[in-house]
Amino acid sequence: MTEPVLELSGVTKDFAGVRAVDAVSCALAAGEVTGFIGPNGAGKSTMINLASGLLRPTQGSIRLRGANVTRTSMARRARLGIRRSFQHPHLLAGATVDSMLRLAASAPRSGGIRDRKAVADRFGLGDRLDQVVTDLPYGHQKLLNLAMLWVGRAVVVLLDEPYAGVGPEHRDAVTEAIRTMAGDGAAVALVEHNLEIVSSLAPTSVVLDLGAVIFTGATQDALRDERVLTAYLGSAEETA
Ligand SMILES: Nc1ncnc2c1ncn2[C@@H]1O[C@H](COP(=O)(O)OP(=O)(O)OP(=O)(O)O)[C@@H](O)[C@H]1O
Repeated sequence: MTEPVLELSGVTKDFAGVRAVDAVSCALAAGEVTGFIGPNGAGKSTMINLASGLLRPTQGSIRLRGANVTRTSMARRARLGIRRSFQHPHLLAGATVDSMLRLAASAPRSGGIRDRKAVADRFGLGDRLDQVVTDLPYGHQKLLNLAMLWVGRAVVVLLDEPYAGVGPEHRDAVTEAIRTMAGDGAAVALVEHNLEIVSSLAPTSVVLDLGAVIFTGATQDALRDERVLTAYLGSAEETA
């Protein structure tokens, strides 16, 4: 891996009696998509919440290009270029695509902003700038969510199930958007249940089970790893 941009070291998160994330260490590199996979309840969303600053870890540290951001707020991390999407897009009712992009570009960012029209064109929204966001098909709302991350020049992009709820007609555009972000140098974390999608986008993956990392390495190898198969299916032998 090239020099990591974002590094989690021994990160643990406890919620009253539940260890959602258990001593996770992993790294994201510039220009690469890293898959985060694992069965339901494995800790993937909590990991994104910790990396983005929505939650603070119980233990462990998070570094952005070597600087400790473990206790840094989500707003400050966003200014530093750590941007995230949620499973459901956070859009303002009544706003247009262009006004949402303007809003996303207006917050102070260390890396400056991209041209809104150019971003909209790259994310399949070029002819929808004046459309009210709540009138958009859900797939376009998710694409707008990604475009809003990108217009502010994200350094790290944390994507929590960007394909969830997206119909087949918009899936290729989501894939293209993710490739664009990594191709332009972002370190991308992709939480996704569809393993075919993960293996097409992410050369390496981190597999979580019950909050702990059970595999880190080539995504193709993860799909053949006995511990991973057991975590998903209960018994590796069933898949033989
Ligand atoms: N705010 C919370 N309070 C208590 N427990 C929580 C909280 N958030 C998550 N958990 C628990 O932490 C564990 C990990 O949850 P998380 O949502 O991170 O998993 P996930 O891998 O994203 O699951 P899914 O694929 O179903 O979205 C689960 O047992 C969940 O119930």
